[in-house]
Amino acid sequence: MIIIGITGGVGSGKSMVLRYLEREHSAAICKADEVAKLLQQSGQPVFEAMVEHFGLGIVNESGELDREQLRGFVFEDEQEMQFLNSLIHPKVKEYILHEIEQQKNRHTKLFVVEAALLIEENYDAVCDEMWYIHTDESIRRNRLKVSRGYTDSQIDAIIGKQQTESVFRAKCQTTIENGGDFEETKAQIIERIQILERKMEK
Ligand SMILES: CC(C)(COP(=O)(O)OP(=O)(O)OC[C@H]1O[C@@H](n2cnc3c(N)ncnc32)[C@H](O)[C@@H]1O)[C@@H](O)C(=O)NCCC(=O)NCCS
Ligand SMILES: Nc1ncnc2c1ncn2[C@@H]1O[C@H](COP(=O)(O)OP(=O)(O)OP(=O)(O)O)[C@@H](O)[C@H]1O
Repeated sequence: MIIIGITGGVGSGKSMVLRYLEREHSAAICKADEVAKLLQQSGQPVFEAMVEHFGLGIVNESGELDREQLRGFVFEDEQEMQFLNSLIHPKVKEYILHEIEQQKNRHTKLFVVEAALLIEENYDAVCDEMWYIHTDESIRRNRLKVSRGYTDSQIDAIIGKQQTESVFRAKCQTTIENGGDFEETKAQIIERIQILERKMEK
C-alpha cells in the first residue's frame, strides 16, 4: 500500500485533491479534521475534557460542541491551542494508525491522509511521501472568503497557527501547485502517481 500525506495551509485545496484521489484513483482517504470532529462529539472523553477546561460556554443548545465558541478561545491564544492540540492530536493519530492497519489488511493500494498539521504531528514517519498543496495566500484568501465567508482576521489567526511556506516545502517531497484551474492540478497529480506506481512495482 502506498501512503500519501496531503498537507498545506488553510484553503490551499487539500480537500479538493483528496476528493479527486478518492474518485479517480480509488484511494482510501482519511481527513484528520473529520476524525477530530468524531472525537469531539458529546459523550466522547475528549468532549468531556474540553468542557471541563473551557467551560459550558463551548456547548451549544443541542448539547454538542459549539465550534465557533471554541475557535474564539484557541486561535487567538497559543497556550489554549496547545492544550486543545495535546488533547486531540494523539487520539487522532491513534485512530489513523488503526485505520492504516485495517486498510493494509484489505489490500488497499493507495491510502491518503490529509491535514494542515501533518508536519507538526510527524506523519512523515507514517507516510511514504508527503505532498504540499501550494496556493498563493492571496488566492486562498479570496477562495475562503467566497466559499466559507471567512474574514481577513479569521484567516490571519489560522495562518498564524500554521507552518510557513518554506517549512512546508522543506518537509514535503512533492509540491502540487493549485493556484490555477483544477485541471492543471490534476495533471500534476497524475504524473506523480504514475512515478510512485512505477517505484512501487520495482
Ligand atoms: C477550533 C475548532 C473547534 C474550530 O472549528 P471550525 O469548524 O470553526 O473550523 P475547522 O475545524 O474547519 O478549522 C478551520 C481551519 O483551521 C485550521 N486548523 C484547525 N485546527 C487547527 C490547529 N489545531 N492548528 C492549526 N490550524 C488548525 C485548518 O486549516 C482548518 O481547516 C477546530 O478547528 C478544532 O477543534 N481544532 C482542533 C482540532 C484539530 O487540530 N483539527 C485539525 C486537524 S487534526
Ligand atoms: N484549483 C481550484 N480552483 C478553484 N477553486 C478551488 C481550487 N482548489 C480549491 N478550490 C476551492 O477553494 C476552497 C478551499 O479548498 P479546500 O476546502 O479544498 O481547501 P483545504 O486546504 O482543504 O482547506 P482547510 O485547510 O480549511 O481544510 C474550496 O471552496 C474549493 O472549492
